[in-house]
Amino acid sequence: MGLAVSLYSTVTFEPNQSKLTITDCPQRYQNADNLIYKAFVKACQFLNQPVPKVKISVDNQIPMSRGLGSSAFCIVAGLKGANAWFNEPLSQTQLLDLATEMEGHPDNVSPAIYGKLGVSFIDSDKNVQTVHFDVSDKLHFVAMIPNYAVSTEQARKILPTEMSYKDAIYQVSHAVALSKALEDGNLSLIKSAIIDRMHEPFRQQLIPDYQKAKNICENSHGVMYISGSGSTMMAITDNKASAQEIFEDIKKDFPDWEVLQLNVDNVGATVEVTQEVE
Ligand SMILES: Nc1ncnc2c1ncn2[C@@H]1O[C@H](COP(=O)(O)OP(=O)(O)OP(=O)(O)O)[C@@H](O)[C@H]1O
Ligand SMILES: N[C@@H](CCO)C(=O)O
Repeated sequence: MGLAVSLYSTVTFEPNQSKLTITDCPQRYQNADNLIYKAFVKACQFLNQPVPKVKISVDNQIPMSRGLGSSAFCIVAGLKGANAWFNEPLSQTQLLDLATEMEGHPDNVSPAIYGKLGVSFIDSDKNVQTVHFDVSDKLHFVAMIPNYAVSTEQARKILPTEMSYKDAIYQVSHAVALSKALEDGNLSLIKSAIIDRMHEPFRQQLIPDYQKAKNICENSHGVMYISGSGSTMMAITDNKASAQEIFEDIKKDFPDWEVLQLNVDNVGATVEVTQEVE
């Protein structure tokens, strides 16, 4: 499951004199290994088109390795950039397939492409299946982004390799009920359905401030979950005043954290063409 929230980065693709120029991102990503460029190249190759000389500028608002899908953003941006360059030959489904192949799973790339709450899986024919839920606009989200990263690799390693039948039943029923609770904006159902046995009990060890942040959210009648593989924790409330209270309390106790009040995005990544490529 993945939820698209209103946190946006913008990538600009322009014709260039030399093979590749990348600006406005850390020096170590200003080369052909940049994930946005790799996705751009992947789409060109899929379309049997020569890779154009391109200048890529990044206005990045999505912090890296914080569980907010920064790698999914890069992949979707690169694929959609190339698709726009060649006048949109790829369907959303083809974009999803290519993005899933690059990210390794559809959880984050589906909401990045389609917006909303996406529930996705890879079926027995290796096709990506994804369905979407409209999330109630009664719900408010507060992203609490620690000033430390959690590597996805480490967050995967800390998980057990097996789960009991009892926990699997618990988890499946809770996940399905959670989708409906988010659609209905039913906070009391969200509170019980979101209690997870699959990753939070293990991954919270990697986030030293997990319990303190959770207490702050619960004191203001909110509920909290670990976003992606962490370190970001996301609060959900059903009123603006609670969201504001959580925002202020987290800011007070963790002045070095980035705290953002967000909504659900219902649209996914968008493209604006400002210059036709000849
Ligand atoms: N602005 C960027 N420019 C270039 N590469 C980036 C950028 N943002 C993210 N990346 C790439 O994505 C990687 C981070 O992916 P990772 O899966 O560790 O974190 P995440 O996607 O933020 O977290 P999660 O998958 O839990 O939501 C970076 O190591 C880098 O390769
Ligand atoms: N769903 C993934 C997100 C990280 O990409 C995980 O929790 O491992």
